[in-house]
Amino acid sequence: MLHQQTSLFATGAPVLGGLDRLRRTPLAHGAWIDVLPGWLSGADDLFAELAAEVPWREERRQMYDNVVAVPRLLAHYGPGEPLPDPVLAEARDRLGRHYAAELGEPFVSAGLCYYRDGRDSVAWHGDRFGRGATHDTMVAILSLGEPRPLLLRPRGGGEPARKVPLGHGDLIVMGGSCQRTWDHAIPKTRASVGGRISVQFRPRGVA
Ligand SMILES: O=C(O)CCC(=O)C(=O)O
Ligand SMILES: [Fe+2]
Repeated sequence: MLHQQTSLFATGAPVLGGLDRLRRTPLAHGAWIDVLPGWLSGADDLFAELAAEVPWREERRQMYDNVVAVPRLLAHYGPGEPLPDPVLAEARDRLGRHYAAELGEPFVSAGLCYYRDGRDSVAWHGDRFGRGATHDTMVAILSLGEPRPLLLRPRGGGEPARKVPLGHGDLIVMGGSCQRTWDHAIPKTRASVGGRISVQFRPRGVA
């Protein structure tokens, strides 16, 4: 057994830890976040594999008269679509089991975002294209690669933004009313940072 584990680590197989160390922080208006640093370890090869092999595409958005490229690369895996690495399916399923009672449904989709350097970012938004606009739900994010902070602020103002540092292998789950009463963002940075890949697991109809 010990020998097997040693060789697993030697080949760089990623390993998910338990979810019992998740810590919840209640936010205003019925929102909360659960955070677990270092959920996935041994993920260096996984990061390299995802960066190289996922069919990344540029996000383009209509802004007034122009179509502009949103500065990050995306890939989306809908319900039933195989994920690019088995450990991501394991992560999704473990999260589903952990939150089964509270969420009442499984996580079924995975959105991947690749922030190539500090110029890539996502502006303030909530995941409100789907049911998150009207219902309490959860969005779970596994962060890989270079550390970048996730900022959160209440939509109605009245509170300073919160800054959650997300490093290699860290997990954050946004829950309760977070998508409709709070916004989140990954800000640009002038610091010279390498790539970061965010994997977001969502239930059916949340986008
Ligand atoms: O990069 C992240 O972890 C956040 C991504 C995000 O908020 C989104 O794609 O909706
Ligand atoms: Fe989001």
